[in-house]
Amino acid sequence: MAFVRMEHLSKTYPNGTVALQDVNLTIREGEFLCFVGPSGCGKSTIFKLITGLSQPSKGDLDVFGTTPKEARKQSDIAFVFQDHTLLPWSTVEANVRLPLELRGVDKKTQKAEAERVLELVGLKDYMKVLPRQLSGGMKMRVSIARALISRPKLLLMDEPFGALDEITRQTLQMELLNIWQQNPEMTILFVTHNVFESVFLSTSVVVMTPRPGKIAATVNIPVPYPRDESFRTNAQFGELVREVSAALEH
Ligand SMILES: Nc1ncnc2c1ncn2[C@@H]1O[C@H](COP(=O)(O)OP(=O)(O)OP(=O)(O)O)[C@@H](O)[C@H]1O
Repeated sequence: MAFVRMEHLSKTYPNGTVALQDVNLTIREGEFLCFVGPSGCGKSTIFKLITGLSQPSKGDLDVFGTTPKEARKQSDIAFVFQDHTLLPWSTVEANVRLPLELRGVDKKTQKAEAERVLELVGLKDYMKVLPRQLSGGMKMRVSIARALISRPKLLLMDEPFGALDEITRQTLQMELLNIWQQNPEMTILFVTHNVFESVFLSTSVVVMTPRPGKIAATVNIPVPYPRDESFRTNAQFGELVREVSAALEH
């Protein structure tokens, strides 16, 4: 069954900007899809449509076989943005527990789940610390933990590592793949401007055209997981990066 299905999906904003035009895409459960494309090609608009925050102008969109609004009510969708959006006055633990607290989950479960996800991102020893005491990479790990606490079926990541230095970025890519391996049923949609990142992470790269955004190509990355650092330097990686880059140029 399609997990997310887009058919002839178009979005024109009220000011006349055509952000997406005739997008057709079927996403299956357990995929890790990366979207790459030039600035303004509609990548964030796709996320807004999937979460029901914006309505399509034309075409069909189903999420988990229902409407985006219904799917969001099931709280099976979580987000991670480039800006980690942590509450500065709350501890790491309180930030991570927030989605469960808002849902009225009991305190004992909140704590146990916070420990589980902070362990996953390697920050169990930082539960009582405030965000300002953390590095950029650590803040991003907290943000990922907060998204994972709801055990989402679908994780939407909008340029999550865009503001990090290259070494931290590569470390977090590896960590994200490890987390996904432990939750293989989770589907991840990941927006990035970085072709190398898209090839390293994904099962397929969706290449978008400049505005109005359309799908220029979908490049399958037929490399089994677990992937390790040696993948970044092998010949197949280079070929796949060239293929994605060539699709971006058209
Ligand atoms: N609410 C809005 N009203 C009018 N135009 C909008 C609105 N939101 C986005 N746009 C325009 O629609 C186009 C697509 O925007 P979107 O944010 O989806 O692109 P993007 O690919 O995510 O960009 P970036 O890579 O810079 O984050 C852009 O030209 C943008 O200016």
